Amino acid sequence: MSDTRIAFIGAGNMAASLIGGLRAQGVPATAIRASEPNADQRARIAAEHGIELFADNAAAVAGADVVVLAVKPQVMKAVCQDLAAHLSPGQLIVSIAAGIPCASLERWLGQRPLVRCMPNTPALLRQGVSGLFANAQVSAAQRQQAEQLLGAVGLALWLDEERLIDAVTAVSGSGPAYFFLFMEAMTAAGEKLGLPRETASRLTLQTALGAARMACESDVDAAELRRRVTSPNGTTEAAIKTFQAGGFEALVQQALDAAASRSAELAEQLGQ
Ligand SMILES: NC(=O)C1=CN([C@@H]2O[C@H](COP(=O)(O)OP(=O)(O)OC[C@H]3O[C@@H](n4cnc5c(N)ncnc54)[C@H](OP(=O)(O)O)[C@@H]3O)[C@@H](O)[C@H]2O)C=CC1
Ligand SMILES: O=C(O)[C@@H]1CCC=N1
Repeated sequence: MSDTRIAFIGAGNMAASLIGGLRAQGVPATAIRASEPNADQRARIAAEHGIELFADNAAAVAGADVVVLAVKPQVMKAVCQDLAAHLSPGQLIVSIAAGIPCASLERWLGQRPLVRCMPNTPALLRQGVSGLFANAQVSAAQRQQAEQLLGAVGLALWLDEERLIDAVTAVSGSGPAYFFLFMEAMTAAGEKLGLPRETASRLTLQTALGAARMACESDVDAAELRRRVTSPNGTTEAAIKTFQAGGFEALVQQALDAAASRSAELAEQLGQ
């Protein structure tokens, strides 16, 4: 990975997480560059990660092996159409945009090796997870390059069907926000029960970390771990019954359906 030259187009939240994760994994600053229209953001990313930033997308991609498209879906068409003439045939294009299908990217950029993927922000701590889909132009070596790029910042899982990216977006792309929302709600509830805010927050965050680690590291599944906390007629049972009476599982399904539908809708709205 350290000799692969990577150019990010757009240096916002998700690109910063990926760049931070790559740097933490030992990828040299000289192997990463990025373009970004906002001068303050350019200065911030340069100071944080030591990489070179450009105001001009064409300057950023010159000489790169992998070009990561990390702009909002709403500007992707214009960015691609401007960039197409500045790309070389051997470059691997990796798009992280929600909703934008390979067919649209191919229309805007021309036929090229293209990986569409959906990472998530814990990439910053090298604890991310991504779903990846490759078009037919991607060589075995480029597949490996993409896997190394996303694998450097977490788990990288290949998908056989592009349509599954909508589901990945709903589960893990947006997923960190669901857990943050739950943490916010638990902290607020703890405070209402009389705990100082700082104590409620620390109890919540350490519990989230401990539970996530147990779920990842244990040889039994989450349902069994939950049963082990839930004493018959005890306090956990009282809470879980309250969640379920409020339709918790159905609500989670509805929320993820909404995220997946929004991903498909973005393709309809912005993919032409
Ligand atoms: N945030 C997340 O958790 C995840 C995001 N994604 C995807 O990543 C992409 C980026 O999202 P996110 O990082 O959240 O968004 P941000 O808005 O934080 O980042 C996008 C960056 O692109 C810059 N930009 C705007 N126009 C251009 C241009 N013409 N050329 C180059 N850069 C430009 C923006 O600058 P300015 O602010 O000045 O407009 C901004 O800094 C999206 O497509 C999103 O779907 C995927 C997975 C997770
Ligand atoms: O909310 C979004 O649209 C992006 C994609 C996944 C996470 N953030």
